Amino acid sequence: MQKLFVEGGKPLKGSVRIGGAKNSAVALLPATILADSEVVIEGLPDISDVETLSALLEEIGGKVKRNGESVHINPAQMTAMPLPNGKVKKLRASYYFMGAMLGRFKRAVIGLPGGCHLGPRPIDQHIKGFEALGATVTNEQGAIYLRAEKLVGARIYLDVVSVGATINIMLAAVKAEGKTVIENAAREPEIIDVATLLTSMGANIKGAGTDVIRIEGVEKLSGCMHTIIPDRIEAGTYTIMAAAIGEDVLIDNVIPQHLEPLLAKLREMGVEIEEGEEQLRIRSSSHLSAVDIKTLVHPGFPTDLQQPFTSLLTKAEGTAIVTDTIYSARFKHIDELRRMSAQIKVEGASAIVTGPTKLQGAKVRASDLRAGAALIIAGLIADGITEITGLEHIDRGYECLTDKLSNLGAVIWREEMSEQEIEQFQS
Ligand SMILES: CC(=O)N[C@H]1[C@@H](OP(=O)(O)OP(=O)(O)OC[C@H]2O[C@@H](n3ccc(=O)[nH]c3=O)[C@H](O)[C@@H]2O)O[C@H](CO)[C@@H](O)[C@@H]1O
Ligand SMILES: C=C(OP(=O)(O)O)C(=O)O
Repeated sequence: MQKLFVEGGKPLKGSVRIGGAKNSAVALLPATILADSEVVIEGLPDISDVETLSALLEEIGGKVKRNGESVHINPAQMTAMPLPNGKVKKLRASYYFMGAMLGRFKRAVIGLPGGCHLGPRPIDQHIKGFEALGATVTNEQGAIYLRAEKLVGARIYLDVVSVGATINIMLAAVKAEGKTVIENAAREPEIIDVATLLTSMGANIKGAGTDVIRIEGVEKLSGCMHTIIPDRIEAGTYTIMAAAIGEDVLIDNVIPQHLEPLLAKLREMGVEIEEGEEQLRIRSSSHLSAVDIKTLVHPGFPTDLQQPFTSLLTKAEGTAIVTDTIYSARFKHIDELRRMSAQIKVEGASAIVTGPTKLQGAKVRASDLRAGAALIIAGLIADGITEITGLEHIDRGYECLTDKLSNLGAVIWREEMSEQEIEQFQS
């Protein structure tokens, strides 16, 4: 087990290349279950969520071969092997095995998913969708059992806009008989990416990226080649780092339109941003103004960037209100930022940040993936050295983070934890 050290105050300069989108990757891999021959996905990020999902695909009989950024998955020999325990509990996205296995085998047993603890993460809308398509769904001792004689297309209205439910229902519906309509669907770029893969496999999907998705079921889905979209949250994280302490940073392999709500807020704060076709150039400003943010469903400000953005706000002049309407308890990073001298209080679903404050390096713990990103940003701007534990969360979603930041001029390194430290960490 390792910990991370960041020595603050070193300006970032140079360029950083963004990897494939984690939140696409974690759905694309389970989607391959639906094909009858090899699927090749190009550009998958080198993160532990991808490793875990690849291992789960192997557990059910898939052949997975990784050649650098390209992953070959042969699903031909997969079976409806029950996955009630084990790796499925390590991440949230294992729930996509429900939709994909139900779509292919008409049955699945999947343990309730893990993932970041952001408050309750119900899956009632996923289940509502599976049931509408004809499945019987039961929860038996912490695992979800799904069975169907056959799946028949249906009209499904989502009571809450959910990325996970939208994708899971698409996965279950692409091979159902007849037409499925998902209303009040989520519109995230990752949903379009999954629909693009499924379409290349032979599915008939219209409207992905809007709030009504229409799917005409097909009998057979085949192998294909797909290139994943760049990770807008990784890109957003480096953009915020550059806004916090960047002399001149080029973010490469990004779709700037995916980051509009973030870029608009950064410009309001006084950050200089140039947008290219696939690049962003960021220069920080010595004076940043406080701005309020409210996370919303896409295309609003993404909840995944709320935590990193909060660290930046400690540098801004004035009072900022950060409200998370998607996960109202996504504030575990705040106590840790306070340890670093940030002036932040949490009231209900909002954090109120008063700045500017000169952060001080401290020993802190990442409670979840984006909390980890928030603490690294805090460490980059703080005086002295920040020591961060809980790297297993960060490694779920940021590839080669220390290398990428070192290349930009940050002083950042990892060290093994002693046995005593591991004991303390786990107690
Ligand atoms: C809309 C939104 O911003 N979604 C984000 C959310 O997706 P994630 O897939 O985690 O969450 P969903 O989009 O599925 O859920 C959005 C909201 O709906 C609720 N919900 C969801 C499913 C369900 O069956 N019942 C239910 O009540 C959730 O608790 C949450 O409050 O976190 C991901 C990882 O952090 C981000 O990549 C997504 O962009
Ligand atoms: C919370 C996240 O991941 P997950 O939903 O996979 O836990 C995230 O990507 O910010």
